Amino acid sequence: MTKPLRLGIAGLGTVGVGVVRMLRKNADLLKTRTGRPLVITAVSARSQKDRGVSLSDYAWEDDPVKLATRDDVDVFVELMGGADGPAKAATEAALKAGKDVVTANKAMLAEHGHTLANLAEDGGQVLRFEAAVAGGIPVIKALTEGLAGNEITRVMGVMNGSCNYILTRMQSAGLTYEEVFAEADGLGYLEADPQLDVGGIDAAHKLALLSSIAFGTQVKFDGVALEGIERVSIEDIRQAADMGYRIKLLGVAQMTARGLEQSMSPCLVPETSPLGQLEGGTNMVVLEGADVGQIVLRGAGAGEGPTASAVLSDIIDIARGLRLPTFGQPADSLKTVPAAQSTVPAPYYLRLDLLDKPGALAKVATALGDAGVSINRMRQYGHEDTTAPVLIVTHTTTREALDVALAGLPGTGVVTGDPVALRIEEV
Ligand SMILES: NC(=O)C1=CN([C@@H]2O[C@H](COP(=O)(O)OP(=O)(O)OC[C@H]3O[C@@H](n4cnc5c(N)ncnc54)[C@H](O)[C@@H]3O)[C@@H](O)[C@H]2O)C=CC1
Ligand SMILES: N[C@@H](CC=O)C(=O)O
Ligand code: NA
Repeated sequence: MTKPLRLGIAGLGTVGVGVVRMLRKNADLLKTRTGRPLVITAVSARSQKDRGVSLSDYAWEDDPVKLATRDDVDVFVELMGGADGPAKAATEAALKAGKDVVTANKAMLAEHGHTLANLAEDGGQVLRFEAAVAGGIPVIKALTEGLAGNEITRVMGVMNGSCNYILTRMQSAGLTYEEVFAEADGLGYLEADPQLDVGGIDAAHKLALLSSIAFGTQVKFDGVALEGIERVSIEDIRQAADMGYRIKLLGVAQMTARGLEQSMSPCLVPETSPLGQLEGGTNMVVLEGADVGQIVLRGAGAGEGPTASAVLSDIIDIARGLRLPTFGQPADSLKTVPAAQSTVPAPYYLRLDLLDKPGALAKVATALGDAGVSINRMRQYGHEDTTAPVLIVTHTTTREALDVALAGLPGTGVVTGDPVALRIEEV
């Protein structure tokens, strides 16, 4: 029997505890599949509170950096979270000390992935992150291994379980945002800072990581055109449903002659499409390759079991001796490309609050028309004191033209507040 692979785990929250449980539960199976025992030697967390799993067999370290550099640790498993701070310090320390690293930390990789991948590869270490994108769905493996022979043309999907849970539960159970938010928290879906979820940032981190592998580019998180779900109201969800659509926080990335287009924003998708039917904390990633065509991956994107499953898949690769570069090709071969705004034309859903006075609708129609945005449907559907909400669906237009139209609305003198503008994706 080959010698054991010794693991040091920092972070014993939802994911860390899940990894400990799975390693214990599946110890025999893992040994058979990898040909060597996978053993935890040391752990670290903020406190030594009871986590419902016995940790007495493992050494305890208060300091994750110390854990990461222990002589009896071969693989440092980073499950603390946070783009900087102890997660980054301990990951760097581990790589410098010659340890391989497995992490679920998309925030850290979206900000520092290129530097960390270079650090790992310069020293002959591996840095793997299957759990960081779409939790239990093996999407990193799909891109770096299964589809490695293809030119990837587009990456798309719903990559934040909390947002999908919130949007679908609000609709199906008629619950308020606050009630559903508390449920998502109870299921272990939310980030320590939930603004990362509802602000779309977490999903944008994931999209940026997928883009890097798909298009051979350095991770460019600040190139993602980003919008969260905070402004999506139950009213928008109902209006979209009336028209046969669902609202999803949708990511799309593609490479064009103008640069890398990445967007993460709430969009309307047909309710009968695979994306439209995606319920709860489930994720869906759609990968398009020039030769393979379209691949659709669907599964749990968050939670203890699914995320731990992905962490284990990386540990297993290391135990088996599979040493792939972090982003599917050597880090020093990843290109830098400019970020570009999508020019793909699409119809848009607009909701505006309009002063309820004669000629108001005509003024809005003129402002949109002046920007070259043509109206397909328009309806005033309610009343609140002196204002009334108005729903507009445009004909196909570009984001650029729409932005000009939106900028012209305050000048009409009849629009109050900021309009909601959502792209309609006929996926
Ligand atoms: N919860 C989920 O479903 C998913 C989480 N992730 C990622 O996995 C990572 C962990 O997430 P969760 O387990 O949900 O977080 P959590 O908040 O439940 O647990 C974090 C753990 O890290 C420990 N920790 C934090 N700072 C520390 C420090 N300075 N020193 C030592 N320990 C420290 C905490 O004590 C806690 O045990 C994050 O990067 C997250 O983005 C990725 C996919 C899914
Ligand atoms: N907060 C994230 C957890 C997984 O990455 C989500 O809700 O998807
Ligand atoms: Na994954």
